[in-house]
Amino acid sequence: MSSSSSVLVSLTGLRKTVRTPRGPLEILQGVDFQARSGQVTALLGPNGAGKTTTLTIAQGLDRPDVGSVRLLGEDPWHGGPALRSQVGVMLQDGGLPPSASPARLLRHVASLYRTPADMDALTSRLGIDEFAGRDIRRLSGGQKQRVALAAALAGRPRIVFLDEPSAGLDPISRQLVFDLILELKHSGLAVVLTTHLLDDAERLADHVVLMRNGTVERAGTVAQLTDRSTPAPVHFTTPHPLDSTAMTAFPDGLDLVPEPPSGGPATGSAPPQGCTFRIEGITTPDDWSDLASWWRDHRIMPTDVRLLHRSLEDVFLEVAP
Ligand SMILES: Nc1ncnc2c1ncn2[C@@H]1O[C@H](COP(=O)(O)OP(=O)(O)OP(=O)(O)O)[C@@H](O)[C@H]1O
Repeated sequence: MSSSSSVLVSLTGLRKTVRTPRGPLEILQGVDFQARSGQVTALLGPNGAGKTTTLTIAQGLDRPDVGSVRLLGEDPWHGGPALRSQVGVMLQDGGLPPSASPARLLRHVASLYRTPADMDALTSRLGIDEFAGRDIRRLSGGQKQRVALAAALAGRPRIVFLDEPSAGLDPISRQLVFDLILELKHSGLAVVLTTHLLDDAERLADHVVLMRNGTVERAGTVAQLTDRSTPAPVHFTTPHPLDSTAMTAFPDGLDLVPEPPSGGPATGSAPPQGCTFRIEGITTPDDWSDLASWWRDHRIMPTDVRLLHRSLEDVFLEVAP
């Protein structure tokens, strides 16, 4: 965290109840949430957790029944143009007019601001130029996403709210959007995003807020949430089975456990071909040195070595119902 970062969004004790045909439903049950300048804050949680409601209140489009809402130090419900012009919003469905072209729409949005962003640079950066003259209704989902992102940035906001910014993007467009988000953060913006893609949160977020059933279940950095500060088990793969001499000479104090051939490491990626082993008990540099000596002494050349930290997905699945 940059020492100069400051809290630009602060929600405290938010409660919200809505009427449903089955009676009142408390959809926020005491949510605390902060987003700071120069950071990406990711709001995660299963469907219906209350993420959109929280962001809608943070943006001043709705009010909590109870709780305090501060956006750039003001209550956004009463905020005027001076506050709104400092806040960029990209909605989940884009909210774009279907019969306008991206070029016309973005020119119009930029004209609403006294000192708009350099829209030519932004559209070229996001690869919008190639479809800038086409009607928005004819654009693909990923193309609309990029137009919506450009529109959210047109007023050079200090805070930008992005609801699922990488939804529907192909890998190249996703990288363009990620690079831009990181650049925005480095230039001091507070970026607040929701995503269902935990990989996105792992790659982008400085701070993660994990919601469920209208409450914040966990909050912290990705490293904090996944216990990165504690030693993790090690997996390694060899092209050939280990001989019994090597197995019996395995360093004292460490446990070597063969993994079943079909069982890949719990990282979500495909397991490498070969024989895979799990080692428990590596907690010091000396343990690593013993392991490396054992590899050397028995002419074992691993083709894959991994530290098996918990992923954000593991944490999400613990929290999700
Ligand atoms: N006006 C409303 N009337 C009734 N129920 C509502 C209303 N607004 C929200 N809800 C319910 O409140 C819960 C939280 O909704 P919200 O859209 O904030 O969740 P979310 O975490 O953004 O979900 P998703 O990941 O699916 O977008 C959901 O169960 C939703 O159906």
